Amino acid sequence: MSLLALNGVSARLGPRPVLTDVDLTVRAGELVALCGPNGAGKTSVLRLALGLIPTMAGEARLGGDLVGELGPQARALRAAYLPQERHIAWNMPAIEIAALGAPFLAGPESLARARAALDQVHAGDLADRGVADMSGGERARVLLARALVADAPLLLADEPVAGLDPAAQLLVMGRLRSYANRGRGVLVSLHDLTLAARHADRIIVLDRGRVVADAVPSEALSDRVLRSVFGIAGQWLKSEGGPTLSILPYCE
Ligand SMILES: Nc1ncnc2c1ncn2[C@@H]1O[C@H](COP(=O)(O)OP(=O)(O)OP(=O)(O)O)[C@@H](O)[C@H]1O
Repeated sequence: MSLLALNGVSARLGPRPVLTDVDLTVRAGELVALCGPNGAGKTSVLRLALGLIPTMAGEARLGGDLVGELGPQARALRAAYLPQERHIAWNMPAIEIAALGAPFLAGPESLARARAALDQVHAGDLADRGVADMSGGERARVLLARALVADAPLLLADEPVAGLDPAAQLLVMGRLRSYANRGRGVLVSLHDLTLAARHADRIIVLDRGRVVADAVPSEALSDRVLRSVFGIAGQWLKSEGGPTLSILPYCE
């Protein structure tokens, strides 16, 4: 059974169609990257998967059930969400923010899990600091910890590496990889195609609300897709860790 399945899904935001006939699945053990230019519909896919945007056609299933028929708590138990927006209204200590990921656990247990998750993203030393007094990258790691604390079968992460330094980007991708390796599923939107190519089992490419590729990285990011969707050229290089994508400027 898929942790997430969108079948022929279309959606609108206001007057604008944002997704058209989207098919997509995420299974246990998979790290799937969602790539596409600005405005392609990546955030809309993640929000629709959580029932935050209604489907106009097709169906969205979370853990086998129609998402629209699940209450908020049932959705939260099936999927954790790391939104692109990193605003936190209250200046609470990082450990308390991270613990919010597991409101269903007793206080000491959720704090213990929060501490472990902060350690996992190398933010243990930030545990007692207010999140408003942190850099953007530090806060991003605290919010990732909050999503990891939920330990849901599926993790939906929207641009989790934006604004992070290179080592932190690799750390975050490594954590997402481990999460999937523990039999969970991860759907992560990424602009960095090289990172997506290196870490994802599959890449789904969206263009103007439609899926134009869904395959292993070297097939999904073909010359044609790189040029026609992203307006760039790339070269797949052989390396010890498998094929590596090198992005080149594309001149017509
Ligand atoms: N609240 C809204 N009302 C109307 N249209 C919206 C709204 N939010 C987003 N859109 C439009 O929906 C389309 C898809 O947006 P979405 O945020 O899903 O794209 P994205 O691929 O995540 O983009 P980015 O890479 O820039 O974050 C865009 O054309 C955008 O202008």
